[in-house]
Amino acid sequence: MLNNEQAKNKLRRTMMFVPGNSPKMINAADIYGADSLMFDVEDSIAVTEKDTARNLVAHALKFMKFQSETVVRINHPTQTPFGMEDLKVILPAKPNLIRMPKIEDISEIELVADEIEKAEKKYNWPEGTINIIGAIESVKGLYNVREMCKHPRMVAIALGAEDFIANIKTNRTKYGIELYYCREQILMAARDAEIQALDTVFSDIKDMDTFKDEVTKSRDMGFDGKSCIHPKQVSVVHSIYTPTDKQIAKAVKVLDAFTASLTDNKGVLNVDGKMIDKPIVVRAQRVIDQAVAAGVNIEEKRA
Ligand SMILES: CC(=O)SCCNC(=O)CCNC(=O)[C@H](O)C(C)(C)COP(=O)(O)OP(=O)(O)OC[C@H]1O[C@@H](n2cnc3c(N)ncnc32)[C@H](O)[C@@H]1OP(=O)(O)O
Ligand SMILES: O=C([O-])CC(=O)C(=O)O
Ligand SMILES: [Mg+2]
Repeated sequence: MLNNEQAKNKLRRTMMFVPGNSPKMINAADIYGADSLMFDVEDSIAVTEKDTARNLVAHALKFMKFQSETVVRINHPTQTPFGMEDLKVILPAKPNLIRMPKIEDISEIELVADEIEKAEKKYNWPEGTINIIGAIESVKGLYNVREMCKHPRMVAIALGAEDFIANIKTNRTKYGIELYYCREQILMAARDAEIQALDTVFSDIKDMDTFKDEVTKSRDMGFDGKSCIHPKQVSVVHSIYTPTDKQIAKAVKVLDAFTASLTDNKGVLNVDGKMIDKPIVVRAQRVIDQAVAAGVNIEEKRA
């Protein structure tokens, strides 16, 4: 179990959606190695299947052991008649995170956080056992994103692009211009609140080239990971999010030079003809942190 601070820093390169009414997909989901599994009882589930899905997901959480972090995407707690019932059934099964779709106002987060707090008290779980990841899927949500990210239960914020694009009355393009402002705003709000930012799903599972391009762009923008809908997307995201040997070797060199310079009280260094100062050192450390989190043995790369 992670406390809230650890939960904000957990590796979340991939969060794979798993439809909550599919015993077959739920059973197999853990073998694909996603950092987080997101069992969905929201938009992939028909209204007539909501009861079945939430009970199936709760049962799986109680009786199966998952290596991946467990997340449940509930229905909206006030805009639908299902969200509060989802919490009633899902919280006792102790997922790591509740994914709140279509968040628009801090009061929605407070409502769900209160239910989580009640469950933690009822079952004598430590505070911070269950945390929240919200998804921005409308302009109203985007305009309130900064405040919502700062709620203490929030450990990550995601973009839900399909709904967002419907809300701004346009279409999804390969080059992503329609999402540029929204992605930037979400990312800045996440960084300001010191929580993680996850990019949205890419729905065309056949078009792996555009998928790779989109993942590379969102990584370069600064996102911490990507929501996925299919197992074959998971390994692609992991490899794009794992620093290359060359990047690791460079980061090690920078950090070693920096450590050596501390004894000389030097602020600025020269490594291979390039100026190295504090921000470069911070970025080198992030490369190493990402590599270590992804399971890379840094000592082997140094040798
Ligand atoms: C806009 C939004 O809200 S997006 C979020 C909601 N959407 C979802 O949750 C959809 C999640 N994804 C899926 O349901 C599926 O991937 C689909 C329906 C898109 C495609 O499914 P399939 O046609 O079965 O794909 P495919 O045949 O390539 O699957 C290969 C294997 O991976 C499994 N698989 C596919 N997707 C998933 C998944 N998301 N989770 C677990 N297993 C999966 C299949 O069961 C199949 O297993 P098998 O080889 O043992 O039979
Ligand atoms: O959160 C996601 O990436 C999927 C989703 O609901 C959307 O795009 O509307
Ligand atoms: Mg959506």
